[in-house]
Amino acid sequence: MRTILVGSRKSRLALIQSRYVIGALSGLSPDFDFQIRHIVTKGDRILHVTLSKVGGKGLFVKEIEQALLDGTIDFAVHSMKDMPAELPDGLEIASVPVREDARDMFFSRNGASLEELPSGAVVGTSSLRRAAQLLHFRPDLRVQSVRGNVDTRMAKLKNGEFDAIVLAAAGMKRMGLPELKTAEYLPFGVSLPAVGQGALAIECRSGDAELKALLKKINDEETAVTVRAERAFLKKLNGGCQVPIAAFCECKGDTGLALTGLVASPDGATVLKTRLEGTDPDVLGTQAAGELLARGAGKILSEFSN
Ligand SMILES: NCc1[nH]cc(CCC(=O)O)c1CC(=O)O
Repeated sequence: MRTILVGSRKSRLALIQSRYVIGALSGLSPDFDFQIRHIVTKGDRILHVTLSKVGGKGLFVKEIEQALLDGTIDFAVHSMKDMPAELPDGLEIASVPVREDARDMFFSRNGASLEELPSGAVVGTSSLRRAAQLLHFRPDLRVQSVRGNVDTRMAKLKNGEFDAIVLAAAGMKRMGLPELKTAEYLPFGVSLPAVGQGALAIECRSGDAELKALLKKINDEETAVTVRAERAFLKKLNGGCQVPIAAFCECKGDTGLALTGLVASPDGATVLKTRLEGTDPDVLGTQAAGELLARGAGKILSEFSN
């Protein structure tokens, strides 16, 4: 019997995601049991600063990756969209479970849809990607940054600090929040999600063959290949989670992939968008990014290089 140590942030969503993976693995082999080890990341510690201003990629993963390299934990479950495009030597994403809903969701205090929201209404989001797309669709709205976990943000919506907020549907669904019932799912044409949104990344040491064989059993090939294309797009644009970059890839037929990618200026005035089809995820993501770079995406993104 081997005890597998699972590193997890302490937030409600992180623990739900870690427990979900442990639950999926538990029935698969009698040779392993699992224990969660809590890890505090930089992103958890600096809650008062707008994320895009904190700087540095992988705010929610660095300390966890160090624990993996040190051997104090064996694997960790991340939100895929928090993962930087490149991993440290010696670590890999060994498994990508089936994707949850990738869409963004719009929650307003009085039930108004994004289209119905009155001019000048204040929408809370700390994501440059969401801010840019919201302002592109509704230039008459005001966007203000909001930090804190999902519960904190909901409280700020209810007490009137904001007229509306935007959150990932995946997080809301995993947490089973009642507010889901009245919220509006934003279509990809209005809010294209972050790279990897709704997917999980299970990261472990490349050398741990025994554990990798177990983790592979809950890998979902369709999620893995589509997220791979999105991450190739991100890598070519040299971006992390905190940049106005969005992408979503879907499978078409048996071997086909279709990727929509976007780079926007934070004020929403400029939105560069492309849709390409292909078969190789790395080539497709790189090609889509190359097209946007040729159309001027580099200039927009150079303001966020960190
Ligand atoms: N940036 C924080 C973060 N990382 C993952 C999720 C939600 C779950 C997911 O997208 O997989 C969230 C919250 C949000 O964007 O609303």
